[in-house]
Amino acid sequence: MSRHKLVKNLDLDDELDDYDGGEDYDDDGAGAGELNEEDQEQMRLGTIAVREVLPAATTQITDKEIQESLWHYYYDVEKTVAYLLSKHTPKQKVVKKENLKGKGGNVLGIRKEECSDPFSVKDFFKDMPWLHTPQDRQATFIPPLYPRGGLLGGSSDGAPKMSKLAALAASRKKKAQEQKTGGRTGVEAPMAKLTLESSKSTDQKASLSRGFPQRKRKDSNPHEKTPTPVERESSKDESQDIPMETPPLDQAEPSAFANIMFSTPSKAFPKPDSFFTLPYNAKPITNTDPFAGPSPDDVVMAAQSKVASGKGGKGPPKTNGEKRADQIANGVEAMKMDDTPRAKSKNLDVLAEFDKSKAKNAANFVVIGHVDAGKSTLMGRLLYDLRVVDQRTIDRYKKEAEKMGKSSFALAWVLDQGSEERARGVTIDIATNKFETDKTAFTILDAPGHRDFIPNMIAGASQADFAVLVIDASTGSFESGLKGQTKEHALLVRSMGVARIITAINKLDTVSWSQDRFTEIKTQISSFLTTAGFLAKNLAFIPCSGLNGDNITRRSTEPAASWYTGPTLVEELDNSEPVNRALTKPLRLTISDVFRGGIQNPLSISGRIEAGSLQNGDALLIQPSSQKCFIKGLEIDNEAVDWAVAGQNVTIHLSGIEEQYVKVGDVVCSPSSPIQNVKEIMCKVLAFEVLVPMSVEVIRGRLSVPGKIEELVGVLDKSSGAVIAGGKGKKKVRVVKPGQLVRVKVTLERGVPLETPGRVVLRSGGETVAAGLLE
Ligand SMILES: Nc1nc2c(ncn2[C@@H]2O[C@H](COP(=O)(O)OP(=O)(O)OP(=O)(O)O)[C@@H](O)[C@H]2O)c(=O)[nH]1
Repeated sequence: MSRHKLVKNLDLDDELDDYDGGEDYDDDGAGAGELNEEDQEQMRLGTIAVREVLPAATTQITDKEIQESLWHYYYDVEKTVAYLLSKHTPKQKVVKKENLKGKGGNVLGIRKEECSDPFSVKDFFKDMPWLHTPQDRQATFIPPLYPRGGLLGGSSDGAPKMSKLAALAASRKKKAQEQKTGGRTGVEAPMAKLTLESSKSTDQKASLSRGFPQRKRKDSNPHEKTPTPVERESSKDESQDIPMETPPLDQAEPSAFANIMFSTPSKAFPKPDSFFTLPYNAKPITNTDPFAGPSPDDVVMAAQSKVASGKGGKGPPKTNGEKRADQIANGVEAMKMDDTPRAKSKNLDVLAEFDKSKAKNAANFVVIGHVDAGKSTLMGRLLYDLRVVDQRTIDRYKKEAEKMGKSSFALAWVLDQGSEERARGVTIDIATNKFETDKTAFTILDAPGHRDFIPNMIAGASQADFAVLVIDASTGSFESGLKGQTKEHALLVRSMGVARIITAINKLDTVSWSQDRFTEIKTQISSFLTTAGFLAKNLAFIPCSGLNGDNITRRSTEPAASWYTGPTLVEELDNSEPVNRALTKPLRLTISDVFRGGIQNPLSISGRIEAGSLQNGDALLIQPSSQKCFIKGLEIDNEAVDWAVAGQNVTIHLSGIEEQYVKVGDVVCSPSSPIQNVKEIMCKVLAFEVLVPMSVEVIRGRLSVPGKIEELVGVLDKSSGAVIAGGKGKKKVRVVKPGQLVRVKVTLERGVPLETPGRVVLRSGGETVAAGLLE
């Protein structure tokens, strides 16, 4: 196989095994040691062809060098010769064009012995007509008599040609001005007359002379000294030499607009307020410098930044304008925090209350699997059989689904509520539903199976205690699902910390409840899951049919299914061990929804408390905006409560914060133990795809931020976690194979709230490339 075919049929795994970050051919003859027969033959013929073309004077070129060049240029004789000539030819010779193409000559058609520099642009274009204009026909450049210019693109250094009349007028005007201003010329004098505030500093005057008003920008250096009123006073004398006189007759008065813009008190020109008052302005316009203080934008920005930082560090002495901004900022802050009534805190001992409540074990599970495996139907059936959804609703869904020609989706509609989801027959976003058994209050997180919606699936998985993996047992579907999202989902949930997985081998009605099919699927899936890091004791397999309700809440009555005597899906769910709650850890809740515009509660959020507890009246901090707010009210399952603890899904009504500071994916914490915003993370991830330093999207629950894998710090042993490649003082890891465990350094485009032991997923180009733990 030729080298080119080799590239096409590259076996990535083998290549990666051999990869050492260096060159891909060895020292003795351009990889000759690795050449197959075809390549060897090409190399032999190429060497002969090159030798034929090379002139006799180039005997110093060795076969090895020729072969290296041939290898480099993929056996292109022309390029090889061109390269060798350029390398070995003395520079002073004349170049002559000759078509050597076809004979394996230089691509430029230049013969070796005459070539001074085969790639010299000068030589190459030497015989071109435009460089060979005879001396007698060559033009002489005569510069224009007057500088070009004028309205259409005149340069700043030359004035446009004036008519005689204009020149006369200009010279008269100049004379008159020189008399009045004691010799000032150009634009300075008229501008000086417009600058009636004579107390400007020299710099300010310079600025005004260019026609730009002085305005303090918000992003200017805060330590830059702003002229204080005292300084302005002291600079007054300096500018007193500017005459404040009636403008000469040939000069226009400054307009009212100019007066306002440049605050130009003119003796001859009345103050604007003396002749008009703007209807919307109760106070007439005064003639102070409109740019002396901060602009309204600056005031608002200053107020916001002050509120955002929540502190007023000591800086350079403040100008009056800045003090005014501060006052407004204080006002804004006071308004922000005080305008909404706060719920009174009952100062409860929440953990004691939780113990007293003897609340049922609460568990969230995510339903995963390839698209159309029957996830929504299965969960719809479960909710229907447990009477969480009533018969009327199901009948309505049936009718509506029939109208759309999708009658088989009626049960799936219990979860797929969106109109697009129903029209397309696919789940798009996580659907949350609840049901209870005697022991446990469950929350179902029905994840989309379609690969386009993996980020939503990740968001669901990040809140789950365990997973239900649904597999379509029908002929061909299991196999295609395995290549599709079945494995990807399973790997994702494992890397997100889910340790227990119940596999529902679904649609067994389509294969006549074949026990062999069940066993075949069970064997394959359990071997895959154990390699993915699930312990065998945390795996369970249920043969079922979501559509017919077999082995979901009741045992199957199908005679063909009598071989199965194990638990139903709900029984298996109930077997789950109570999940340990991080009750005593600092409060952490990732916002999964934001609700705006309620009359009583204009801003509410919901999410699962990952750690800690909270109660009405508590102060909260939202990251990354670093905004403080208060809990105005709490709800669990649409019922008002006084407190909530880790593991519970809660709705929080907020006060004292504007909605722009609260977004899905933000983290709610306590101001006393805040989560930090970080711009760089180190994480231990399992590679799903080939990893190199590359751009990635970092996802944690609903939080998503662009970033870059800066460094593949080291490859780790999967069982011991020991570094097996890379690391300090060792050769850098440049590429990581799928399936390898690797420590990576990732930089983020902006600061986001991430901390250990959080779990992250890295995606690139719509694919999940890695997932793992923050370190
Ligand atoms: N025969 C049979 N068909 C089923 C069964 N469960 C689901 N289906 C059908 O499979 C199709 C897909 O079902 P869904 O529940 O929408 O599948 P899904 O996995 O939720 O799909 P996504 O959420 O879009 O990934 C529908 O037509 C269902 O009626 C089953 O047990 N037996």
